[in-house]
Amino acid sequence: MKYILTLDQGTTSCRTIIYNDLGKTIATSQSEYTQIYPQAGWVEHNAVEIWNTQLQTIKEAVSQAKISYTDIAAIGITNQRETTVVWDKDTGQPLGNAIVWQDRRTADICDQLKAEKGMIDYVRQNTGLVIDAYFSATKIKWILDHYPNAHKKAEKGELLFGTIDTWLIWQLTKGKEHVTDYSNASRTMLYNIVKLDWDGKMLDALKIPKSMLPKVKPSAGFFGKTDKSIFDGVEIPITGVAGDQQAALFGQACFQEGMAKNTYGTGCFMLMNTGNRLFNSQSGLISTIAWGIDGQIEYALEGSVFIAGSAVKWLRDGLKIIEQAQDSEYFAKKVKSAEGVYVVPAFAGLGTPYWDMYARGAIFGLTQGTTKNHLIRATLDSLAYQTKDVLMAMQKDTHIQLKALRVDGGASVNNLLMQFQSDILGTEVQRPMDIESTARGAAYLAGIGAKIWTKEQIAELWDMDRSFKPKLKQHEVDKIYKGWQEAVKRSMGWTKEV
Ligand SMILES: Nc1ncnc2c1ncn2[C@@H]1O[C@H](COP(=O)(O)OP(=O)(O)O)[C@@H](O)[C@H]1O
Ligand SMILES: O=P(O)(O)OC[C@H](O)CO
Repeated sequence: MKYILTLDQGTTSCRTIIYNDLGKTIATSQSEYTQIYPQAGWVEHNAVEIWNTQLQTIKEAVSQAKISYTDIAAIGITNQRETTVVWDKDTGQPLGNAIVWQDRRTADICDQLKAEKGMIDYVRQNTGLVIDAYFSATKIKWILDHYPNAHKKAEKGELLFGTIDTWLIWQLTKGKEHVTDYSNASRTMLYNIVKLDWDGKMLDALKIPKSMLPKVKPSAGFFGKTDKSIFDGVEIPITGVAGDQQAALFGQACFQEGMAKNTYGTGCFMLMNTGNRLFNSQSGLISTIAWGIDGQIEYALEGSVFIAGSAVKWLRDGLKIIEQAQDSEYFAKKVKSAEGVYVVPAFAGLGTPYWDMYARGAIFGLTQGTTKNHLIRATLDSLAYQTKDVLMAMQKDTHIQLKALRVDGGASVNNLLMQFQSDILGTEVQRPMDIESTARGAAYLAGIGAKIWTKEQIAELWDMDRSFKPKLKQHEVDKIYKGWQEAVKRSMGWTKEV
């Protein structure tokens, strides 16, 4: 039997999952790592800690699976996207902490870019994105602007940039490979998703030398092999790489145009496969490369919600009104509804469809009768409302009426949330047996890259756990959703005004 080892490097934890060649999960290991918040709106990770934590989960998973490194046919990597690491090519040392996708420190660089004539349209048409601090480009600029001699060193080819996939491959190959895949490259705001090359105009605008950037490869194929010193002398090929949301789309077998998935993790990310069509969204969605396989690129339309499961984490760690994330369902069930309370978790601004870097979190509709249960319920509701905002934008752009939404990610186990999601969307919500679609997608890509599976075989492996059908009446949905829209409006622009 052949095994595929998958690294899922998420925003809050590192995971390693091992699959056999029938697609069955054999072992899972997960470990959280440090979230660094140096000041309001800043979010950092220590890239060295990420690598060490990831490596520890690999070793744990292999020992749990009772296999040896020689049994592993291929490695797949999937990762939190956009998070930016810049390191010294010779020493391998990062210049400083990685700047995480949620970090808002480059809002002013974005404003300057937006002010350049024609730039907003240029960015949308060529990178598929909107100008926002979310993406890697302005984070790289910030690093080059703030570390001593960084611009000079970068121009001399002494510095390298990578998203986390690139950083992990660099570590696994002991500095032999500086590579990424199409899906990750398309999140940098530096990659031209039409011409399939780094975009000279964007690099010039931000003064980023091309020599810092990794080589871009198809998502399934050979990325390099692990250095002998890491896994007891065994060299394992890395044959699949994709950003976590694109990997989840793949893991959910959304292979046909118009199929969509929504992942409820730290954030919420809905992606719709648009095949070879590249949408120029007028509704605040972004276009991105879903994957590139066998010389063929497929695109996706994406709605990115920055805070979803992490709002539940805030109930646990910030407010301390629940002990574990799953308690949220227990307390939320104690009330019929949020009874007019709305939590807008704009802790890191708002993404799709609002793109407001200055919005901040707010709670509306409090009365003397409001209890912690209402707050918890309203927080869960906010995941569903944000998803509706995204789906409405998607339907406006594509005129595609979804038959069903496939869901996955940590918070998708919450049945109350999934039922409310279906109610508020008026659409069936389908949860697969395995909600780890992200890791599964990376395993599938690695399996294709290692010629273990075909896409057709993968589509047959998708298996449903539970389907949620809408129960709430339309007029009730309209009423409560109107309240949400009003609440969002009032939380926008907050840090600009106050
Ligand atoms: N039962 C639950 N109800 C609501 N949220 C949950 C539940 N279980 C986990 N979560 C949330 O899901 C997130 C973890 O999901 P995961 O897919 O592991 O995220 P990521 O890959 O972004 O690290 C956490 O933010 C957590 O608060
Ligand atoms: O770490 P996750 O799973 O919340 O995903 C983060 C996204 O990739 C950010 O774009």
